Amino acid sequence: MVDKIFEKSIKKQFEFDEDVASVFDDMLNRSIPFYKQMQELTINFALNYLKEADTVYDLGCSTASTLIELGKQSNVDLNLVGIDNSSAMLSRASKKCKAFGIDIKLKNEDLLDTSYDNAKLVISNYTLQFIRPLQREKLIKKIYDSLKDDGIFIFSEKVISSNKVLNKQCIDTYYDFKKKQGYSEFEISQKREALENVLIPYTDDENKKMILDAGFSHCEVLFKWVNFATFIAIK
Ligand SMILES: C[S@@+](CC[C@H](N)C(=O)[O-])C[C@H]1O[C@@H](n2cnc3c(N)ncnc32)[C@H](O)[C@@H]1O
Ligand SMILES: O=C(O)C(=O)C[C@]1(C(=O)O)C=C[C@@H](O)C=C1
Repeated sequence: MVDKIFEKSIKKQFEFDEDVASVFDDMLNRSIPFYKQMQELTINFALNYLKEADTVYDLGCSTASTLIELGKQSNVDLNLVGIDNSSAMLSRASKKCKAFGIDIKLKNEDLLDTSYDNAKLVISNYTLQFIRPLQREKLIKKIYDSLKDDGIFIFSEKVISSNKVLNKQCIDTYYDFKKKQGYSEFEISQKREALENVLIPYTDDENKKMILDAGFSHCEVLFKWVNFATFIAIK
């Protein structure tokens, strides 16, 4: 279904409710530049590290499109676990898993409360940005602890620049991208307001620092388009 959520006047903050879930795949494809390519990279790099029976978590799995694609492309059997606290997203995820015949354990839990362990790989694309900063640092530590000694963490985030002029240019470039995807100025400004204080982006350096502070030995950017970046971290 086509994302028309912000065509009408919206008074509430952005949330992953039934309305958003019903158009979510279209929303992501039109709101995150190179979303499909970023997902492909996530999977390609994931496959470099995965062996038979490894456990993979997708934190904030939404409709499970990344885990389904990973399951389709893997030549070995994996223990795939998707965690999200939106029932609306998970009910779609569950239907998609059945339709594609991919076995994924879907857990309706808050990332901050649930525990994960023995993970070879943790993926979290465009989800950490929705976790409050203090909690975010704790969550990264928890992810670090949940990974095996040679574990990998791949995550993507909307990012900001610490240079104010460049930051404004990045935001303007992003809004031009959204207009080309068919969103009106009204929709763009409504969504910006709804996301205020809900989506809290860090700079590339802040993301890397948070990762290294948690104990990871290495972190770098795998892919970046203006204000959207994919990182890989090695335990
Ligand atoms: C932008 S979406 C993620 C997109 C998805 N990773 C993908 O690539 O298709 C963010 C997801 O994180 C989930 N989420 C946000 N905060 C959460 C929390 N505290 N616990 C569990 N899930 C959370 C939302 O319900 C939403 O489905
Ligand atoms: O539309 C925007 O302004 C966005 O920031 C895109 C974004 C994201 O980066 O997560 C915001 C909310 C939705 O989850 C989908 C995409």
